[in-house]
This record gives sequence, structure tokens and C-alpha cells, in this order.
Amino acid sequence: MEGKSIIITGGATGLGKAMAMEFARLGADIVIASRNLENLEKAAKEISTFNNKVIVTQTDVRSPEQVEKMVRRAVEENGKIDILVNNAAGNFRVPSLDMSVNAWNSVVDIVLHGTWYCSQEVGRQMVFQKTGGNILNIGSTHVWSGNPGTAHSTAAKAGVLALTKTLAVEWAQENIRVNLIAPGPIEGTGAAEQLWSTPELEKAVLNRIPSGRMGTPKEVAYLASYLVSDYASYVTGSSFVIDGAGHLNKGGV
Ligand SMILES: CCCCCCCCC/C=C/C(=O)SCCNC(=O)CCNC(=O)[C@H](O)C(C)(C)COP(=O)(O)OP(=O)(O)OC[C@H]1O[C@@H](n2cnc3c(N)ncnc32)[C@H](O)[C@@H]1OP(=O)(O)O
Ligand SMILES: NC(=O)C1=CN([C@@H]2O[C@H](COP(=O)(O)OP(=O)(O)OC[C@H]3O[C@@H](n4cnc5c(N)ncnc54)[C@H](OP(=O)(O)O)[C@@H]3O)[C@@H](O)[C@H]2O)C=CC1
Repeated sequence: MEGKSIIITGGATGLGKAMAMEFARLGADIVIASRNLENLEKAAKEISTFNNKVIVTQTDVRSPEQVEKMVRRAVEENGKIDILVNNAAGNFRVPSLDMSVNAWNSVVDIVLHGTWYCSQEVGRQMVFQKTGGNILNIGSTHVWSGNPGTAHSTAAKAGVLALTKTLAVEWAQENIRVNLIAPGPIEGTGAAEQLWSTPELEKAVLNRIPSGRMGTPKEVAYLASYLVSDYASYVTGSSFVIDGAGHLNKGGV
């Protein structure tokens, strides 16, 4: 990945930071973008231990203007963009019948609209560069299984899956690959804080996973590294589940 210029939204925490660390270890230059500047600067210090270039840009992906600024900054600093990882997301548990309009909008705006704004802006830049490139979206297994209490996130991630396939087909002629990783529950992340914060919930989540444990952020970062690298040069429009078989029937009677 030496010389590759990679933007990771939500790259200061959780899975985004794990991907940023692994891509940096492999030699890439990293741009991390999210809202909390303190988190961004703290993460940048850690990511830059690999002696590569790390840029932070305070960005709310819900704002097309801020996304445009993020892309401009990345190009100013690194001369181009090779890879975008749409990882920023919001989620919380709320029964569908109690969900306010703002609650629905806040999650759909981050997950679906944010992914679209970033993809379109970066896609335009990649076409302008005539270099091709690739986009990796972070989805979720609950798109297929459903997940009571997170209707906003489930619906938005389903939109991201459909967008992945559509852009893969539309942009293949531009040599832009678009893929998606669908993680199941991963330990030590923002999802853990939002979705299984009590021991009872954690036990219930664990009980559904045939492998008997949650995934780690590093395991997701390894899969991401493959997908954004040239090893995956013929892989586009695909989604990859990483969940210890959690989306399958656990078996037994
Ligand atoms: C389990 C099996 C696993 C199954 C497998 C695992 C699947 C996991 C899939 C996906 C996982 C993830 O995405 S995990 C990602 C976790 N990380 C995050 O969420 C980090 C980012 N989150 C955030 O910034 C916030 O939580 C978020 C609310 C989304 C956005 O913040 P904002 O400041 O923009 O929004 P706010 O103004 O605070 O709130 C907007 C509205 O939402 C409402 N709202 C906010 N939190 C609420 C809550 N807990 N319950 C009800 N309503 C809430 C507020 O009251 C507002 O509505 P009104 O009062 O009406 O105005
Ligand atoms: N961890 C898990 O078990 C699973 C995670 N996923 C997906 O993995 C990805 C990472 O989640 P995870 O690491 O758990 O969660 P985190 O909460 O650690 O990461 C979410 C990141 O998104 C950023 N973000 C949120 N809203 C915005 C916004 N409006 N603009 C820019 N950045 C924003 C946050 O930073 P800030 O608040 O500073 O803006 C934060 O860094 C998400 O796409 C999530 O849906 C999917 C399935 C399971």
C-alpha cells in the first residue's frame, strides 16, 4: 500500500481506527475524518507511529459542503485519492414505535446520506485523476437478519448495500471498485457501547454466535486490507460477512 492515499471516515475510533492503523502499517498515507477533533488528533498520533503521513479533517459527513472540503484537503495534501472507506455511522437502540423523526433522520443522514456524499465526491475525483481506485463501505449483517431496536440503522445499511452494487456496476468502466464488509458484533467498539452495554445484552449477543466469541477490530482490518489492495483487483460489487457464522442458524434442535 506504499504511496496509496486513503480516506477513512470515522477513522479515529473503533473499526475505523483499526483499519487506519493496519493500512498505515502497510505503508499508506491516511486521512481520517470525523466530528470530534480531540479524538482525531489523539488517533493521528497513534497512526503516525508507522512514519507515514496522517492528516485529520474535522468533518460531518452529513454536510455535502464539509465532505467537499475533506476531499479537497486530501488532494492538496496527498495529490490524489486512491481509496475511500465509508465507515462513519451512528446507531442506538430504540423501539420503532417510540422513534422520533429526528432520531430516524440522524442515523439515516450519517449512514446512508453520508456514504453517498463521500462516494460521489471521491468518485468524481478518481474519474478526474484517471487513476481508478476503490471504495469500501462498512455495512452490517443485520441487513439480512433484521435487528429489533435499530430500524433506522438497518434500513440505512440496506441502502448502503444497494448503493455498493449500483456504483460497482456504474463505475466499473472507470476502474473504480466498490465493495462492502458486513461485520457481526465486534468487541471494544462504539457498537458495543450503544448496543450491548449491559452484561445481559452482551450474553444474549454472544449466545447467537456459533464461534462463541465476538470479532476483534483487527480481524475486520485484515479483511479490509485485502479488499482495498490490488490482491482484490477483480473483486467489485461484493459483500463480505465477517461474524463467526453469526448470521447463520446455530444448529441443534
Ligand atoms: C444487538 C445485536 C447486534 C447485531 C449485529 C451488530 C449490528 C450493528 C450494526 C451497526 C452498528 C453501528 O453503527 S454502531 C455505531 C455506534 N457509534 C455511534 O453511534 C457514534 C455516533 N453516534 C452519535 O453521534 C449519536 O449517537 C447520534 C444520535 C447517532 C447522532 O448524534 P447527533 O448529535 O447528531 O444527534 P442528537 O441531536 O443527539 O439526537 C438526534 C435525535 O436522536 C435521538 N436519540 C439519540 N439517542 C437516542 C437514544 N438512545 N434513544 C432514543 N432516541 C435517541 C435524540 O433524542 C434526537 O431526537 P429528538 O429528541 O426527537 O430531537
Ligand atoms: N462494531 C460492531 O460490532 C459493528 C460495527 N459496524 C459498523 O462499523 C463501523 C464502525 O463502527 P464502530 O467502530 O463500532 O463505532 P464507532 O462509534 O467507534 O465509530 C463510528 C465513527 O463514526 C464517526 N461519525 C459518527 N457520525 C459522524 C458524522 N456525522 N460525520 C463524521 N463522522 C461521524 C464517529 O466519530 P465522531 O463522533 O467524532 O464524528 C466515530 O469515529 C460503522 O459503520 C458501523 O455501523 C457494523 C456492524 C457491527
